[in-house]
Amino acid sequence: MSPDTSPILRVAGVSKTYAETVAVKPLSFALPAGSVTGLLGGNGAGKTTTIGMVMGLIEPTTGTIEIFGREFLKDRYHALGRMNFESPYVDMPHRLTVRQNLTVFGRLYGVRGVADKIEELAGDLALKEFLDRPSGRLSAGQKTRVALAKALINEPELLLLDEPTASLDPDTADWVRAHLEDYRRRRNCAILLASHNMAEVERLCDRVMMLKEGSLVDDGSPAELLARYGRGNLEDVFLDVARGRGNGAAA
Ligand SMILES: Nc1ncnc2c1ncn2[C@@H]1O[C@H](COP(=O)(O)OP(=O)(O)OP(=O)(O)O)[C@@H](O)[C@H]1O
Repeated sequence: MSPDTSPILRVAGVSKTYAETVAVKPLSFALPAGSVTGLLGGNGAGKTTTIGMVMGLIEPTTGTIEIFGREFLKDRYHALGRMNFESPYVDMPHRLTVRQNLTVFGRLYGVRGVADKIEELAGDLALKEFLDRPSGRLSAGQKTRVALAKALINEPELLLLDEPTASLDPDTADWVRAHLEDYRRRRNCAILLASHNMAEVERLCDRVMMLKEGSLVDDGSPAELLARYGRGNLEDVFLDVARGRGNGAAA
């Protein structure tokens, strides 16, 4: 039997218009298993809205989203247990301890052996010292690590990450990136990652989609984008795109 090469996620003509704002213009892309795709763009480019639509939190104005081969908005339950997300904008109940919060999420996702899974994640992500502390009494960096544990609790095959290393110090951020790389390899997971951190995108992503004011203005591997714009790093490519200069598709 030939291996299944159908994409984990297929987004076709998806757009979002709020009352007066076009947040995302019709956007199409697909994520194969084991791929890491970065969403890059300045403030207000439409990254969070795109991730919100794939998560099922924001209803698209047009288009279809297919996850694991089925239309997501018509049949969410087929996909929800096999996907997860991390966003610094989603907080956990403050009075529950980290362990209690992770237990609730583990049960929501139908994880078997939740207590053991939490111990394993606490070891992997260095949460042990504050596992029994109320979640409201954590530093920003500790919260980010707990959010990552929550995102991995059901061993998702599709992982949506919105600024996964925001508020982490460079050492912890590096360590989280290594963890994500390792997880992707082990699970052959597809990852969609929105980030402002160019070094992170360059390191983790095999494909980068550049958004500007809701439009996809360029798309390629980090190496292709560097060559296209004649730049040595993605930060300079980002600035070229943001300022409408250079040799890219948007220029
Ligand atoms: N609930 C909303 N109602 C109206 N407009 C919204 C809403 N959410 C987002 N927008 C608008 O949609 C556009 C895209 O916002 P979005 O949050 O997706 O951008 P982003 O690329 O994630 O930006 P940032 O890097 O600043 O987080 C912006 O112009 C924003 O003001």
